[in-house]
Amino acid sequence: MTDLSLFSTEQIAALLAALPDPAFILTRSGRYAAIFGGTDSRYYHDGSGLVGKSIGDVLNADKAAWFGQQIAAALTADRLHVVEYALHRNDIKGMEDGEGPDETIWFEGRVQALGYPVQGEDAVLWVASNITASKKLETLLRTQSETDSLTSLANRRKLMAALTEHYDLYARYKTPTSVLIFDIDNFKNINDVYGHLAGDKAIIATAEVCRDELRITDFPARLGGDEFVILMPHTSCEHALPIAERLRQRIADHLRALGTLGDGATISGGLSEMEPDDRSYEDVLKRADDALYRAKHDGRNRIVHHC
Ligand SMILES: Nc1nc2c(ncn2[C@@H]2O[C@H](COP(=O)(O)OP(=O)(O)OP(=O)(O)O)[C@@H](O)[C@H]2O)c(=O)[nH]1
Repeated sequence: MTDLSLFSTEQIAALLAALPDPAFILTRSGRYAAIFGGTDSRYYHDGSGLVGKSIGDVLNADKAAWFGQQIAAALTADRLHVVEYALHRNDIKGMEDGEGPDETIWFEGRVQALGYPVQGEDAVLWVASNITASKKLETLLRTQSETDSLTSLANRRKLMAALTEHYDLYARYKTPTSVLIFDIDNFKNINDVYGHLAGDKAIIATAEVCRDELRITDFPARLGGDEFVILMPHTSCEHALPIAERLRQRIADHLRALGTLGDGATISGGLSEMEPDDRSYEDVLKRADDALYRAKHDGRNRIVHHC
């Protein structure tokens, strides 16, 4: 333990004032009893004007209520209470009309109950650290890890997560959910004859048609290579079939219109829907894949369904 008698009161006050992150003393009722530090001007404005105000004077009702809950939680926790939160100018009273930064600022709050009353109330020490940069990086990395770089569609990893989620919804609510798997016919040949770049363009064009043609609730993903999967929530196989057929025609039209693939190219697809006996999404994916195999076997440029 540091021997505080080594420092004068003025030195301790100066030391607290020099803390890079702001440290708020907040009472149970949400009053800013004191503020120390916050000298890192890259991240913080001078907060001294807050002293004596209440959270409800500064923040809009929802956000103020959330802060009140966190103070209460820290006071009962009996240990450090750590929270992450975002502040946007819409959260701050009087800043709604274009004032303040556009971007959301993220903070980590480390909230510790004080063992003594402040101005007659229980109180906490709330240290706020600006974590916006790491939050942005985290979001970017997550997006990259879930996105196919060539088409910007969801990648296999994201698709599997979506299939798991929708299988769970199906298992609970029995909402019809269809899965289409398709690939471009003779794609290897396209690469060999027209070049890898033309092949890439065909994959990108196929993804664009998926984005344009499907409902916002449908979930197109690139499984890998020239293979795509469309997850169609709230859609029975019967209703998914005309959608799949339309997609097949539009993709063929688009690939022909590219003009870089000779006569263009077609797709083959297999369609199925989740069934009561399925044990996981893998069962419906397997049926759709088997149907795709039959579509190839039967001559390509068609959708085969297992409805
Ligand atoms: N241009 C390009 N080609 C790729 C990419 N990923 C995989 N491929 C190629 O896509 C081809 C996939 O061929 P397959 O799906 O096995 O077979 P196919 O020729 O389409 O034949 P069918 O599916 O039976 O009609 C392979 O030659 C891969 O090398 C990519 O990102 N870009």
